[in-house]
Amino acid sequence: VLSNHGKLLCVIMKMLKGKRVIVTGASSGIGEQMAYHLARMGSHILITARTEVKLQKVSTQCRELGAASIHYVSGSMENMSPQSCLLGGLDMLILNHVGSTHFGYFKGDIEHPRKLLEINVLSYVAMTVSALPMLKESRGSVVAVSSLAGKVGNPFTVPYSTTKFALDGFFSSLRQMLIVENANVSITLCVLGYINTGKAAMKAVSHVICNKPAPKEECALEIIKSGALRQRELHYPYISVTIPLILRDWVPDFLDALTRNIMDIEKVERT
Ligand SMILES: NC(=O)C1=CN([C@@H]2O[C@H](COP(=O)(O)OP(=O)(O)OC[C@H]3O[C@@H](n4cnc5c(N)ncnc54)[C@H](OP(=O)(O)O)[C@@H]3O)[C@@H](O)[C@H]2O)C=CC1
Ligand SMILES: C[C@H](CCC(=O)NCC(=O)O)[C@H]1CC[C@H]2[C@@H]3C(=O)C[C@@H]4C[C@H](O)CC[C@]4(C)[C@H]3CC[C@]12C
Repeated sequence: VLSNHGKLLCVIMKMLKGKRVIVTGASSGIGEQMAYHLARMGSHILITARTEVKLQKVSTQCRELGAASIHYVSGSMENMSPQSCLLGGLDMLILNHVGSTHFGYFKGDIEHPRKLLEINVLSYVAMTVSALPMLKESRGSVVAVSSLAGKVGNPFTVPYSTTKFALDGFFSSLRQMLIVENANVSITLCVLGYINTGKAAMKAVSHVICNKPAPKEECALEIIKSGALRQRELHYPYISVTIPLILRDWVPDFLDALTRNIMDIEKVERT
């Protein structure tokens, strides 16, 4: 007898079987896991990233897991032509890639936020604009992967937060524009907390952030589910994302104090 969770998963799998899905930033981390979930669901998948050898390995694994088809486009999103990814129709666009950033105080290097805006924001806008005609035809979905850092300021992720806040501005406004246009395309903004991707960069911050990171596999599945169910936002992990959002709006001074407690600031200053 299936649990309600199991029944929902079956429904999601049927919704995505045979669907055409693009996942950006899928050579590692959360994006890689999303590709594997979609493969198990029997989707037609296109994945992007810069590192071709990693994309080839993920593609092989997706084929073995049951993808209806799998293709990849390698290259940096700073200068990727969206058209190279958009062939033959689209049902879901999952924008997930992210540029490297430093976890620490912002010291005024303006070139870093400039580059990060290109990678984390303007390429999301360009991909969305190019995909919209196909998504309007298929009544599809756009899923933008963001962060708690894109809803609540953080002292150690200033450039990164700048880009994630921008995603909220663009996709929340685009959602309203599509509603006014009666265009049946859903926009899902995924607000994520700390996720365990096992990368060196994540380990570099683990000694500073007090809470335990959530599993990338579950995170990836929740992102896919939120897009398939056409949710406006996903908050994952639910508690560690929703509580700071409530505090931000109702008790901002307490949130400031909390930030001091959930991050070992002295340790950051030494990184
Ligand atoms: N991990 C976490 O704790 C959290 C993550 N998130 C968000 O989740 C998403 C995925 O993060 P995560 O899995 O941790 O990241 P990873 O660093 O593990 O993966 C990032 C992906 O983006 C690709 N990428 C990086 N730079 C570029 C570029 N210039 N052009 C094209 N592709 C690029 C990488 O591949 P390649 O290097 O081969 O190009 C890789 O596939 C991001 O949007 C991130 O902001 C949000 C909150 C918390
Ligand atoms: C420091 C991480 C980025 C490392 C990086 O550049 N990786 C790419 C590479 O190495 O090539 C940050 C990536 C995600 C951040 C976390 C996040 O977004 C959720 C929380 C937001 C909150 O405001 C601060 C704590 C976070 C856990 C935040 C910490 C920094 C990242 C792990």
